[in-house]
Amino acid sequence: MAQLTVKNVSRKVDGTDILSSVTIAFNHGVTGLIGANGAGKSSLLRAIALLDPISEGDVLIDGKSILENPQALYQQLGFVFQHSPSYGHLSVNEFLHYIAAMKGLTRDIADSQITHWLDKVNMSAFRDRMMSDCSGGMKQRVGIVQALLGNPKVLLLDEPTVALDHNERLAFYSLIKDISTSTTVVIVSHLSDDIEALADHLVFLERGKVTQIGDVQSLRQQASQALSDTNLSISDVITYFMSSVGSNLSEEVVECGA
Ligand SMILES: Nc1ncnc2c1ncn2[C@@H]1O[C@H](COP(=O)(O)OP(=O)(O)OP(=O)(O)O)[C@@H](O)[C@H]1O
Repeated sequence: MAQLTVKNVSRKVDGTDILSSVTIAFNHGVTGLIGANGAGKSSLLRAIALLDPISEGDVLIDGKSILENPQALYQQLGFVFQHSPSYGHLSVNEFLHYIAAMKGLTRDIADSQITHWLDKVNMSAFRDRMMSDCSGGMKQRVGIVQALLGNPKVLLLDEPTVALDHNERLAFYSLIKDISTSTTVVIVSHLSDDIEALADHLVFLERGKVTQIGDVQSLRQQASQALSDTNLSISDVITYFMSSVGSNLSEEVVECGA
């Protein structure tokens, strides 16, 4: 299992702090990034993937800085974006081969992985369909497949289920749970169902800073004690930590899933 470490990462745009000294060690399982609109969740995922420049800090996979070897990043990291890929002039198959080539996969390996993952997301029948003719949900499933090509060590998911119908969402949960036994997964989602189904750990962000961090079970216990209610849903737990002031973090306590 890969260790993803975000170390003192800050991002400033036009003098405004979008991320402030964010330090998190993601060790295993699925971590949900939680925060209000504009808290910096997508910015953090984009910083990890080097899609946006960071002002300070470093991101390490298994102790190696990705800033020092950005090329290796593309083979180690998969990203499911909030907005599904367009590439309307390519078929699903052509688009996925294009991504596989960028990740350095040989044609044969790409072919077998594309077959495998398209089957897992119920898209085998649409392999030759033009991307422009795919529905939003189909494009999102293709977006999931492109992220999984090359069997990344780290998988970043930004609102990955918004266009999925009920059954596809359940299939997605099962797929990600399987993958998370060998892959470090970070998910941003406003849907508490996604967090309930997938997250083992939660990280709360507020105005670009980490305010709370912990495994779901202990955060639920903490909220239950504070609210004297033993039947809290994940949505209640999220509401509690998003509205409670202060932080459970000492300067250095930032391990997630240790
Ligand atoms: N390139 C940019 N230039 C200026 N401001 C930016 C840029 N990218 C992000 N921001 C700002 O940084 C803050 C965090 O944005 P971000 O999209 O990361 O939040 P988020 O937590 O993902 O929000 P949401 O839940 O609405 O998707 C916001 O105030 C946003 O306006």
